[in-house]
Amino acid sequence: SPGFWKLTDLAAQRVQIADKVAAAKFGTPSPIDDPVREQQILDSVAAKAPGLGLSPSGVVRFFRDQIEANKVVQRGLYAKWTEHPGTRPPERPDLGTEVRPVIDRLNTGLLAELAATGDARARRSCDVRLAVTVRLVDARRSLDRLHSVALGESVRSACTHP
Ligand SMILES: O=C(O)C(=O)C[C@]1(C(=O)O)C=C[C@@H](O)C=C1
Repeated sequence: SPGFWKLTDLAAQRVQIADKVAAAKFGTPSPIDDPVREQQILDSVAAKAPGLGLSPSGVVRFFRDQIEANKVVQRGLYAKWTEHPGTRPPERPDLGTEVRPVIDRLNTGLLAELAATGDARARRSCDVRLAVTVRLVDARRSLDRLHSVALGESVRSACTHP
């Protein structure tokens, strides 16, 4: 469904960049969970919501799921890298200068797509259309099981109909 493609593809990019987040933190004292950064993201998107015709609470719920999905991938990669040291990333990207700016850009895009799809997300057809789009994006991006599960979880509250 073309209507949900961009939203879903941005969510897929966001779970894929979790690889770089995990690579930046693995083997350092920085924990996967950064509640301060999370709150900054949630405050920022909540503040922008009304201007885009979106409810702050719905936007916060959506981004909580984005962040939780990102952590699912990070934890999965930590487990893999711990068990199979040969699969550890050779480089450690810098979180602040290389990774978070990309996440910021994805967050901005996701917010714009939430606004663009507001009507479609309120329809009863949303669940089916979104599920189909998730499968298509999943295939197009050749997501593995870990990222595929995370993508599904990341968009679980995107539909707003009762
Ligand atoms: O920026 C980080 O440190 C991340 O791990 C990414 C992210 C996110 O999805 O935005 C996920 C977990 C952290 O608690 C904070 C933010």
